[in-house]
Amino acid sequence: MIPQTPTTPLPFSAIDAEDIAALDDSTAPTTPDGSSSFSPNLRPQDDAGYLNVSSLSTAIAATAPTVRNICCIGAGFVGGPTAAVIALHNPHIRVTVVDKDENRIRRWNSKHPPIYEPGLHDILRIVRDGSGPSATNDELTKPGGLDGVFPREAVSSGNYGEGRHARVQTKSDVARQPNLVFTTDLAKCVSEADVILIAVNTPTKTRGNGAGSATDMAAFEAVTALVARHASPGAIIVEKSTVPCRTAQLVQSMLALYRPGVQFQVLSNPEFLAAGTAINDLLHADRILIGSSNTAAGHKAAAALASVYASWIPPARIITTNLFSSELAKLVANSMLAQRISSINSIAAVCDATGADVDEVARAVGADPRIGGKFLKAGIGFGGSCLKKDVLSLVYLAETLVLPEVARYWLAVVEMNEFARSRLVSRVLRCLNNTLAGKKVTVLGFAFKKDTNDTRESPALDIIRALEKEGPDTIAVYDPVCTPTQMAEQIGRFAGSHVLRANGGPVVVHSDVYSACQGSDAVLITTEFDEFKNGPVEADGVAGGLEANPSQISTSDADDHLSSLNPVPPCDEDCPECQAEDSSAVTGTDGGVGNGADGRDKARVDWTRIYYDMKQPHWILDGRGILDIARMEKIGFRVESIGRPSGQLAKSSPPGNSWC
Ligand SMILES: NC(=O)c1ccc[n+]([C@@H]2O[C@H](COP(=O)([O-])OP(=O)(O)OC[C@H]3O[C@@H](n4cnc5c(N)ncnc54)[C@H](O)[C@@H]3O)[C@@H](O)[C@H]2O)c1
Ligand SMILES: O=c1ccn([C@@H]2O[C@H](COP(=O)(O)OP(=O)(O)O[C@H]3O[C@H](CO)[C@@H](O)[C@H](O)[C@H]3O)[C@@H](O)[C@H]2O)c(=O)[nH]1
Repeated sequence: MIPQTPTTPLPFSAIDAEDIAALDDSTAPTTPDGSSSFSPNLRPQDDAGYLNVSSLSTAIAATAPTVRNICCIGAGFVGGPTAAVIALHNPHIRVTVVDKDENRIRRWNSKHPPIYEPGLHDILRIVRDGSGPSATNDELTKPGGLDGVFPREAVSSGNYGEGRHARVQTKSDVARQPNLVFTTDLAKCVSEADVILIAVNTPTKTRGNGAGSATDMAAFEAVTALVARHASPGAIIVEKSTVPCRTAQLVQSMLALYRPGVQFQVLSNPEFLAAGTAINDLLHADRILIGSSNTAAGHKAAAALASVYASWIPPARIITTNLFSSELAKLVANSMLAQRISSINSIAAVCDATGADVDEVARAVGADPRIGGKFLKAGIGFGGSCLKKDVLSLVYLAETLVLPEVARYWLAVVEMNEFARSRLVSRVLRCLNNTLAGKKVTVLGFAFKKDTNDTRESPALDIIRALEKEGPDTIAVYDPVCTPTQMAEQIGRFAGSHVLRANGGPVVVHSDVYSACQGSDAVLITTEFDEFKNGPVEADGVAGGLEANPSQISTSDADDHLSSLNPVPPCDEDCPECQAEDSSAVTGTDGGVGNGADGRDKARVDWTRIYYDMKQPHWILDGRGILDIARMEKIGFRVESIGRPSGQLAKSSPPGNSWC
């Protein structure tokens, strides 16, 4: 896929030094020698006058009291969890999350939050609903209770120390007031805020100039205009969304247009959380990146924002840079993560053709500390709303800067990812004699990665689409977190509603893994959920290089455990989520409402049971490399796994006869 060559440059790329000089210097970038020019190089934080750790601490001490009210625009995967954790650690700050989507806001205000993240439910309960004074802290500090991080005393005071190392078991006599609010009233929320976080979606453009690679700034621009209209003078406006390098200039220009003469500060504070580990990533962030203008006012604004994070993040982990370095660093971070995955997937293809084992290669290569072992798990490639779009944004940036070699280099990362996805379907066809007619294929895993219900750019969707074209009798889909309703809606939207069984198509979504696999000719693993593994339990999340999820926060019976919390607001009688829970008849499903609860049962599937209910010769295609192949073969399965040579087809084919 080659993105369209832009006919006009990025809005922010053609601005020359004169334009920059004309800008309010609160957003003009400054090079180390102090001259203004386009210089998106990430510099050491204490170089060129940026805040070093000790001056940051001093600045924080001087400015911290000023932040009393934060408005976060965008109640999505980033806005909701980020606001919840900020509120948790800053009980003195009122945090309001605003979104134009009334349905999302209604759900955030109910017992059915619109996103699933381990640990989110309990934090939400504390900050949104508040707690009474009387309960002991035992349940909060027991292993599995809110990650063992929060003593009751801390929950009341907001003083959590430095994460998991600061634990005191106490009994509290102080009530915790709610300080997180969800609303659709943007004007009010913005006008009352000292700090405004913009966390709206910035997807890839789908049409017009730059379609397929440029960032679609429509939502960000619309929100910026509203912020410019309603923000109080002196407010700090923060780019939380991932945006193209030099977006801060756009923000500043809009502020100048709508509110001439009024002083605002613009900061870049990109988010690095990953889906499925969002709460852990926020609680134990390895870095907080804050880009500001290199002026006294810019530094003061950066220190004010840093003070919010310093409630739980050690100052040494707060990195300050210029605005454009911060914006660019986010794109580069995601591009380099994607690059690692594509690199190892290219090697998986070589392994298939040679008989080498990609996990062994990854382990050997990753043992070099200069390379490291993370993000080297081969499989069907990266999904999700971020990696692909951010690589493409970098590609577009390079094109607009007339750097075609750079653009081609990064584009290859996305092309390799598409190759990785397509290989699994080719392998299914090889196993099933190149025809799916009259057959049932089961897809295990619909989310783009484990422990999330986020399905954006999910490899499973592409695979379902490709399988459907082969005319199978049935494509059964199961996910431990996504509900059947959600899966049917997504599949209908992206593959066409005709593919659903209710409309005569082959796709049936299941809430039960065993019914999904019953009578199947081939079972495909498309998401790396621990539930699907069969190796030693202690290896979950570590074997093969995928990151462990240390935020395995068991929240079963959370309301009982967190017994002093105020009650959850009751749902309206016509609450659609309550109705869905009560109903077992969901169009296009086998019934049930899925598994999306925070306290889900993470028991592993019983592969022996699946074996006896499947059709011979019991094909399993492991697209995520999570199965212990020898154990599966002992049960009797025939296993194929990308880049791992123990599969049946490999045994019967000479090296060099690659799968696809
Ligand atoms: N999802 C992640 O894991 C992740 C991680 C780091 C950074 N990011 C970046 O953060 C940003 C947000 O991502 P997300 O996944 O939370 O997106 P999302 O789609 O889940 O949420 C965005 C929200 O913004 C709202 N919105 C859009 N226009 C609005 C308007 N005019 N007024 C009010 N609300 C509006 C939408 O209704 C939606 O609820 C993106 O730039 C993304 O690249 C995402
Ligand atoms: O070794 C690996 C690691 C991941 N994946 C896949 O890659 C995708 C992305 O995984 P991950 O990066 O963990 O999740 P995201 O939520 O997309 O998080 C990325 O994108 C976010 C949004 O910008 C950033 O904030 C995070 O730092 C960055 O990791 C998923 O489909 C994974 O299954 C692999 O195939 N192999």
